[in-house]
Amino acid sequence: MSEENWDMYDYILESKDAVRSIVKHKDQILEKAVEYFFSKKINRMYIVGSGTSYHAGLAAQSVIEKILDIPIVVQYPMEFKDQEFLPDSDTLVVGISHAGRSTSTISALDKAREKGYATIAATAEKNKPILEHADCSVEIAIGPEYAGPKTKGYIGTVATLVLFALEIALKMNKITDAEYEKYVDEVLETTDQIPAIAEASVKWYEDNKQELIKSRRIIIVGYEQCKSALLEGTLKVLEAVRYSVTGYEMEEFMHGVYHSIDEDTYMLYIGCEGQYYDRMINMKNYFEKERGNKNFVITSDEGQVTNKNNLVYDFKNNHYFASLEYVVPFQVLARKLSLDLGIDCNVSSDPHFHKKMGSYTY
Ligand SMILES: O=P(O)(O)OC[C@H]1O[C@](O)(CO)[C@@H](O)[C@@H]1O
Repeated sequence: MSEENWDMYDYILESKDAVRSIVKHKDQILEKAVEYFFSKKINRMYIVGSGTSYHAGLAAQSVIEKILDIPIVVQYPMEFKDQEFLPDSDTLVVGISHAGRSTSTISALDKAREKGYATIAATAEKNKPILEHADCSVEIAIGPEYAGPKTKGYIGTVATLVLFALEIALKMNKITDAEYEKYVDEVLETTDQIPAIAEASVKWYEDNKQELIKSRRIIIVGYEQCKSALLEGTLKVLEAVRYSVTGYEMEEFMHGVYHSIDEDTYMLYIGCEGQYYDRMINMKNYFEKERGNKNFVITSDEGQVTNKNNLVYDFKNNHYFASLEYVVPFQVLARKLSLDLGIDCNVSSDPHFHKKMGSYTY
């Protein structure tokens, strides 16, 4: 796909091969960063990034914490930079910026250096300003992604972070070869599904298009391992359709947001397998009955298949990697709905915004 004829939907499909390629070339991609890690004493890790980059950090957080057995804090860059207390040493800060220009992430890395922390910049671009602000770098090796709303970049970043942790843990004997392989297989088993999920999502979208096109207010709820998918899905749909789309962790949603649900609200529920699924369905039933709004559940529960509003797919529901599959229907929705609304979400609403605001460093 050249710079002229790319499409965001194709990038969604390419995520599968991008992850496979990252796995294949992991030694080369991670060599410098792993070597750098072992040249330092690291007892905790911060992952900082804005937007999609932040969400990728969140998606990888629990599994990295489990693999490395050290605290992993995922923060917005400005939160990291401006916090009152930062521990003294033995800390690694990984700053993620796909475009390699976000002033927020660059500022956080500068603060990390000031504190004497180890710093790694992760970016999908070459020769970008962020590389000057960290001691080491790692490439998010996904190939070209010209679209503003990143999809392949999100998936590829999570895979890169997980592999980085796995390499380190293996070298430290925190995991066995078999455990290493098992984690890699689980990532691949999940991301190999992406093209099929995208196809099922297109069908779901087409079946519900006449309804969805009327939406002007969408709320997405999710929980547990899909918190990252819910935040990333919200950002994706919001930046593509350019009207009110918000996302909440389900329990937080129940503390106030529910007051605002009226018949014009479109609720999308991420019903991944887990301890809160029944509670979510219970809430959906409540809204259907009490508020008469539109409700759409994304789940692997066959019991939901009779309602055409729902997207029922045989999701893998991996405890650590479910975010990587449940985000896909939202990526597809973002592209398809914005097209039908006459918005080209590949074109920024203001190509000079970051320059005007100073939110990119040039
Ligand atoms: O990962 P980057 O390039 O730092 O960008 C951060 C975020 O900023 C945006 O470009 C929005 O301006 C998002 O699309 C992206 O997720």
